Amino acid sequence: MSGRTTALAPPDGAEPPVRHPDAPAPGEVIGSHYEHCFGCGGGVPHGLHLEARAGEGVSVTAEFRVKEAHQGAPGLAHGGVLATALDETLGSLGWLLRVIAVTGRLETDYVQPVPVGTVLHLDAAVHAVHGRKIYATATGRIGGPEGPVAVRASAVFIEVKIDHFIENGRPAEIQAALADPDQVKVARAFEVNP
Ligand SMILES: CCCCCCCCCCCCCCCC(=O)SCCNC(=O)CCNC(=O)[C@H](O)C(C)(C)COP(=O)(O)OP(=O)(O)OC[C@H]1O[C@@H](n2cnc3c(N)ncnc32)[C@H](O)[C@@H]1OP(=O)(O)O
Repeated sequence: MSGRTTALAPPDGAEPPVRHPDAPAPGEVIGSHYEHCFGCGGGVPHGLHLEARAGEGVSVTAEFRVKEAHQGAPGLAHGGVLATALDETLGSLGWLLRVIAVTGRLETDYVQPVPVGTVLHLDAAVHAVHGRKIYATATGRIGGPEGPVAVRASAVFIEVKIDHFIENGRPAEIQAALADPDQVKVARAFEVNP
């Protein structure tokens, strides 16, 4: 038994993902999608500051150094923080498809405890797309990119339009984001079919 729910398995008729022609080249750093994002933003002191790089096909790699502020048990990373690292890495796959997508479902397996000070080596890939649904998995390893698996996740992301944020976000932050040319540039880069 795999332990996966059917909702995480691509349905019949799902297609392989297609890397967008304007996707960042393999090895290229994928910038933060929002300065104040807890996962990737540079403006969040206790954030994860996760920096993802484009991989081959529709895949990415990323690194996250676990800090004191990320503890759950003494000296160990909080499981929710590790889920965030997986979620953020999965979220950056949107840059390769050039779509804006949000997490619909995220299932996380915790395989080994992750001590403070550890660098978590993450990789993620999209396996299938069905309509607005994007099926992807991610893995976090310790001791190096080929080290033992500490955490892994399966996810379904759902494609949304920019209106998703404009209609649901707190007005103060939305207005500030819309007034920031760099933020608008990021949003436009994703929205290929506005
Ligand atoms: C100005 C500002 C610019 C900003 C520019 C920044 C852009 C870059 C931002 C990137 C950010 C990334 C950051 C990290 C990733 C997060 O952490 S994202 C944050 C966490 N996620 C959320 O907040 C999402 C909350 N949920 C929702 O808003 C809604 O439930 C959703 C996911 C949009 C779906 O609602 P909906 O659009 O009404 O979808 P709906 O029509 O019901 O369903 C569509 C399909 O999806 C399936 N589906 C829906 N929900 C689920 C689910 N939970 N599980 C499985 N399948 C589902 C449905 O079954 C349906 O399938 P089909 O019938 O087509 O086969």
